[in-house]
Amino acid sequence: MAGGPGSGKGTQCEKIVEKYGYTHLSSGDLLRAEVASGSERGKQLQAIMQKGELVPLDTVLDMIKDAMIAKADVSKGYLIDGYPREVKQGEEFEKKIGAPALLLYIDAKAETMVQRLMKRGQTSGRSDDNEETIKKRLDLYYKATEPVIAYYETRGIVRKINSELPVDEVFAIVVKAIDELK
Ligand SMILES: Nc1nc2c(ncn2[C@@H]2O[C@H](COP(=O)(O)OP(=O)(O)OP(=O)(O)O)[C@@H](O)[C@H]2O)c(=O)[nH]1
Ligand SMILES: Nc1ccn([C@H]2C[C@H](O)[C@@H](COP(=O)(O)OP(=O)(O)O)O2)c(=O)n1
Ligand SMILES: [Mg+2]
Repeated sequence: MAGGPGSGKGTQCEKIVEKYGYTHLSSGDLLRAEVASGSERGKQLQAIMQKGELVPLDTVLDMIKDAMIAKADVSKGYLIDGYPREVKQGEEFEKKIGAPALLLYIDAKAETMVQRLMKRGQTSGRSDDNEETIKKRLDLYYKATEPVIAYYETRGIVRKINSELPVDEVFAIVVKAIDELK
């Protein structure tokens, strides 16, 4: 699943897991867990994320891979949230893990995303939910992540979902896209 910061990826993933029982892996959450552990690597990651930049590709991919392996015997399928963030991340994923079946592209206007993140920032405790970092995350999203969508569009696996709508209406469209796969 791809989409800009604050587009509603986490919100939709939670609902997908509830309905379909897939294993949800959020690359952002995995990185935040490493930061919370207080490890040396976590400290380096924290500095990068605070600046709104992308952490090195191998770091994220290794974390996703380890998390996938840990769940391999019980998983009904994987839902990966917030990855790939740049075309190179997608290419490496395919080399080391495999090709995705579907890319859900959660799309909202920049203005909407900023508004949601500023609101979330009042309670999230996320150090990157502040005006300055949000702006950088958005810029990077348009520069690095939007090309990822074009890359997968050529394979016909992209489903673009308008997330300006209320959560349940967005979810109804998500369900349709997933059920078409079956
Ligand atoms: N109105 C409306 N609000 C939403 C919707 N989806 C999410 N939100 C709100 O927008 C904020 C961001 O949603 P998240 O699901 O955390 O977004 P995300 O894409 O995971 O964001 P990052 O983790 O920053 O990439 C939350 O406070 C949600 O309550 C939606 O479909 N409609
Ligand atoms: N594949 C990834 C995922 C997240 N990151 C970093 C950079 C992101 O701003 C932070 C937080 O990721 P998360 O997906 O939770 O949030 P944003 O979409 O950036 O709002 O982690 C990364 O470098 N590479
Ligand atoms: Mg999220």
